[in-house]
Amino acid sequence: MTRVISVRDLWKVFGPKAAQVPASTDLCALSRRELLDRTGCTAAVRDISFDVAPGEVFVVMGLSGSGKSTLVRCLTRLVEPTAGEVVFEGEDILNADRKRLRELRRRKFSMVFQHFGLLPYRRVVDNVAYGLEIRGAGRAERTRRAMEVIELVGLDGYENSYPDQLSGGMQQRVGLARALAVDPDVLFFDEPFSALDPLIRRDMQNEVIRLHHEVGKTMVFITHDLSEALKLGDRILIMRDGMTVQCGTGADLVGAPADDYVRDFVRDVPRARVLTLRWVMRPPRPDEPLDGPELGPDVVVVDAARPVLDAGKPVKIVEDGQLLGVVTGDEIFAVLAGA
Ligand SMILES: Nc1ncnc2c1ncn2[C@@H]1O[C@H](COP(=O)(O)OP(=O)(O)OP(=O)(O)O)[C@@H](O)[C@H]1O
Repeated sequence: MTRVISVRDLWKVFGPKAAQVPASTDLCALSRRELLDRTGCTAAVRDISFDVAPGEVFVVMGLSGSGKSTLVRCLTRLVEPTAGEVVFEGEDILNADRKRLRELRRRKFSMVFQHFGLLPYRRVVDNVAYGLEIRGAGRAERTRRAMEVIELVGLDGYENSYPDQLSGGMQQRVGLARALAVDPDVLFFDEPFSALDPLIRRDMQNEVIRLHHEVGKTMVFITHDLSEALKLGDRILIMRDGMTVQCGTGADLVGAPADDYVRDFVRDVPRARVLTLRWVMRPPRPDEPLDGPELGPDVVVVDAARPVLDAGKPVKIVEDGQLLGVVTGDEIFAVLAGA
């Protein structure tokens, strides 16, 4: 798999003599609570590994305190990792010196935070152009590019407003535009929409999906909200107590939860909207006709319901010319009925 980001055995420990924790098998074996009691250290990120593919939306999900922000901040070294490896486009960024790190942050990474971090005394256009200004772009070039992304996020007409004249959702659009203006390789989002009203939040989620289709950027997105994770994420990493509980697609999490913690998380998910035919197909029976229509294994069950029910015979699930299994109305109904 090609990767934009590769994380290996990453640790972040806060506290005295933090470095001794990942190095000691005894200390590694302790729970977070025991470790805190014995050493005064908090292991916010414990031995995490994953890869992010180009153009992927990779979501990090977990309850408050599970280590999401710390993990994602380690990726850009806003938080200094205690041990492990973070490789960005082939470069181990834990070895980057200050100058290189500054360059990476200016040119390759952008962050969108929950608290928009806008400069109150600057107009929208100047907030959006801020990253370009830091890079040394001339005024005409910055304004041209800022106007381009202001239009992209649907804020045209507001370029001369000040942040406090805008609603929360609009301010977050400015945050998005500012992040996009520098044309980064990766966009990091740290719970960007959790302070917004539910309806505005839904708009903003759709906005991210639309922007992702338009600009195709790699995105790493933190949330504690499963429905947001399922809506946006190509893959989701679920954290608990600093560790990975499971990492996979929404269908993986719903179809085969790794443990009771994940099972509990996904309990109320509308399965038919998340599960794909890969999860519901079965081997054909010897007497079944195999001249029915074909569907791919990654079609979501709700989208497959109509064609499968209309077919009146088993639908073949085919990938790369190979028959993987069949699906009939029975399998579809079982999922729709919440089985
Ligand atoms: N600078 C720090 N010093 C000491 N402990 C810290 C520091 N930053 C975070 N922690 C601890 O690390 C753990 C993980 O925190 P983190 O903020 O990464 O979790 P989170 O999942 O992002 O939570 P939230 O959703 O509430 O932001 C928590 O126990 C937190 O108290």
